Amino acid sequence: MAPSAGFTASEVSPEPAPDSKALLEMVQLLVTKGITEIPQKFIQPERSRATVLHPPVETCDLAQLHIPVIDMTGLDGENKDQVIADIAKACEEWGFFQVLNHGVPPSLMRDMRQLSEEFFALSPEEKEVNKIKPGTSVGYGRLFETSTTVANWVDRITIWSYGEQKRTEPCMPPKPERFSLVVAEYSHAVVKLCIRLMEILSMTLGLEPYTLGEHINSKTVGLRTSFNYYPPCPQPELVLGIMPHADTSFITVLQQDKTPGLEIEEDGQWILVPPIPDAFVVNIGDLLQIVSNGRYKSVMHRVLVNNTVGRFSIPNFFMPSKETIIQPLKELLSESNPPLYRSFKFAEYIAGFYIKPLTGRRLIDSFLLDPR
Ligand SMILES: O=C(O)CCC(=O)C(=O)O
Ligand SMILES: [Fe+2]
Repeated sequence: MAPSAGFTASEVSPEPAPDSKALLEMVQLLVTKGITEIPQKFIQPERSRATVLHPPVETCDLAQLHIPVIDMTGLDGENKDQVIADIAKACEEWGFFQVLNHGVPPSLMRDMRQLSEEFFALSPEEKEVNKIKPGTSVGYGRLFETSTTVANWVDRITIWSYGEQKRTEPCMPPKPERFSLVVAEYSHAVVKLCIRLMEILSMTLGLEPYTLGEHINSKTVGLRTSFNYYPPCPQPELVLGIMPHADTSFITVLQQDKTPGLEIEEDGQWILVPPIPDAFVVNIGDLLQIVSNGRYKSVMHRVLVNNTVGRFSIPNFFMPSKETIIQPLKELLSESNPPLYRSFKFAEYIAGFYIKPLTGRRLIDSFLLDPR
């Protein structure tokens, strides 16, 4: 199992930062060389491969959707209670839902998508200006991988787009020139959405709207934004874009493009999260699973690729500061619902990746009070 993808990789990469040889193996470069057979290190063992690949462009039939779609305008109308109940159900049963009319302007989302394309169209030298530096948690390069894991078919740049770490280690690429301006506008809008979702999620738990925001201290939160690019793959059935993982965030707000690829695990089955224009995919991260004392699930997900169309996605990981204490909300605990997880500083969670990065066990389970 791969480490989870929120803070994770760059913040806590258990291996030294990638060297120039690793950068030569960026997927995009392999594809440009016109390879027809993929290098061994990308080949998944048979048991991990997908049995069904999605056609590169899927028309999304809303009636067929499994994962709930929430129109957030409903939160301002007379159906508010029903919408809140729908979100609660989505968090309990799926750990994933999609939101429409979420307040982030579609034109800004399109600008970010365009920015990704422009970044990945730069020459290797221009992209490498921002390669991950030893001891830092952000930049361009291969993440989530050690010499013993199978490599993911994805290229990625991760930045701090909001909060204290944006000021101390922003890692904004100098090109495209408008990068930091667009990211600043987008991250403000996404953080605003996350803070609103905190209020809504507090209500779905039967609590006062400010409860979750207070617990993770909204004033010190940060946002990590990744730009993922999954180039077309000559042998898509042998690889994964990203291996199964759960996110270390509080919540993740993901912008995917029109090419399907994201799947979530439900009762041992992999279920597609179909692309919906202008929607965000919201998923519960490990930290909210802990804070909700296991009521809301941080669900495993993975990404498939195809052989004709590149896929871009932009996950935004909503994070507390390293000093924030994470623990099950006391308001939710009772004799019949005792705490499942111990209390810890978020910094300790991150450090877990350095100690036993790839034991095959989920990091979240090591914070159980009664480990199974
Ligand atoms: O590309 C996607 O749709 C999902 C990416 C993801 O799960 C991650 O970066 O953590
Ligand atoms: Fe993820």
